[in-house]
Amino acid sequence: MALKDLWGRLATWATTPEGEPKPPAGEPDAPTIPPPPAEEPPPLREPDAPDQVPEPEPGIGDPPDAPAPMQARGPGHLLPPVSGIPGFATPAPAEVSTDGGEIPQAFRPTMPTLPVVPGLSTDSGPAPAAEPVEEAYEVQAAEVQAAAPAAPDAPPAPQPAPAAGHAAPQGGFFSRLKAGLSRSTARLTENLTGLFRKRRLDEEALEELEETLILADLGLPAARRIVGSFRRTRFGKEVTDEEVKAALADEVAEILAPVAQPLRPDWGVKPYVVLVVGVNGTGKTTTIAKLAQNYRAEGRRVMMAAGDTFRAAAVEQLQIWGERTGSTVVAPAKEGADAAGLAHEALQRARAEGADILLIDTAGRLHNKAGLMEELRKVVRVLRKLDPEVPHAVLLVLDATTGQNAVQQCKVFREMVDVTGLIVTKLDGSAKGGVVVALAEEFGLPVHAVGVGETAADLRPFEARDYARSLLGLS
Ligand SMILES: Nc1nc2c(ncn2[C@@H]2O[C@H](COP(=O)(O)OP(=O)(O)OP(=O)(O)O)[C@@H](O)[C@H]2O)c(=O)[nH]1
Repeated sequence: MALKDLWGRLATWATTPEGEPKPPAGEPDAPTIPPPPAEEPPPLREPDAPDQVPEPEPGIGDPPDAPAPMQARGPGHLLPPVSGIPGFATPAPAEVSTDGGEIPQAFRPTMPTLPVVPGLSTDSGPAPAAEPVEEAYEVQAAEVQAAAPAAPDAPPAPQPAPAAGHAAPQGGFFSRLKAGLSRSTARLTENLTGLFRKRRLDEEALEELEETLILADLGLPAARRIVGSFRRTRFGKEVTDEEVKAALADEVAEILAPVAQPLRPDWGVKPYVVLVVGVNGTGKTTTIAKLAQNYRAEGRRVMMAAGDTFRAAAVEQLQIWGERTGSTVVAPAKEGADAAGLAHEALQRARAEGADILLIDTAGRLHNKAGLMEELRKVVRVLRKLDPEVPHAVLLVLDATTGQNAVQQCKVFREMVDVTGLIVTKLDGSAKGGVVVALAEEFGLPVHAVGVGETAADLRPFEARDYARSLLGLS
């Protein structure tokens, strides 16, 4: 196994949330963004020159009548995900409390220098200094270090570009979803199988069913609703585990159906402005990159704003994604720059350059809830000085591996900003996929998409029935 792969796995193992075993072996070694079609319209701007006001490029602002294919960039474009780099590895879940005011953050190891990536400028300078240590951060770091094998500090080996053609993960989305949810499925169905081997559905069985659903992260309200429905329709009947699974899948699909609403930007609005929020490490930046890739593949002109100005690596990460997807990135001039000012500049540029969509990244890590709330509200306030209608969408990115904590995060972020929809990431390998049902039942917010991996193809519109059947291990 290549050193970098070993690294990626160690880092993932080290930061896997409590109760989550190692990810299954056999996952792709270097998942990649799928290969772009042969040609691509020029990027709106070079990503590394955000401060200059560009001359409008020919064709900018033209409606994308026919989808403009992505530019062939050679193997350098088919880069392994940034997450393969230690330091970008999946962080531990961030606990959010609604009462304490503090927003403890996910653990991130000291930022490494970025590896040499063929085909890209890698002049990223020295590794940024470690982020300031807060108490919660220290605790998490200590826990992770105790649990993990020693992680060397050496920068990762240069990553070879994957061979052309090695891009899209194998199998359809449904099979990837099903495979990704296999641990959630196991958690839910193992108990069911024990419970309902030809058994009368009495009060005791219903209680055990409720417990099983709660343990599978569906949350108390959804568990009660489902059990209530079972009581009404099947009480006293003999049922098998297969019947229970099928009936459960229907109940779950019924809860999920109203929230399964794909993100449908209004392309008549230019630019359609999307603010992306969430605790650090949930996958905001990666999700923005995936959205960018998908919209670019549709021929849209995409601009991204690197609003996580406190984390130099996040800005760098977005710049790399900008290169990969052929999208413009508006980056802060210096670390810690005012995020609202950056968002303002990005919206002005997006208008001037005829972008179809502006995706604004935000920091998830600030000293406390009040600080984060102030920053997010300021971003919105400043954007609205330019256009009272923006942002058109506020997406909250939640990490499924955090289970019920994602529900807490949703509560907290809804107090801060007007969240219009959710994206749930890292459903691959999480045993807590049931949390999507809890989110649907408790908030009724649209779930626009789910992420089951690190490639653009791994972010897909959320389908209620597919999800419910995958969760129950049914085809
Ligand atoms: N397995 C898996 N990993 C994902 C998914 N989405 C994101 N990730 C990984 O999660 C890690 C964190 O993602 P980021 O996009 O950096 O998270 P973030 O929320 O932007 O973090 P901050 O910039 O610190 O606020 C990266 O290693 C991503 O590759 C997913 O659906 N599945």
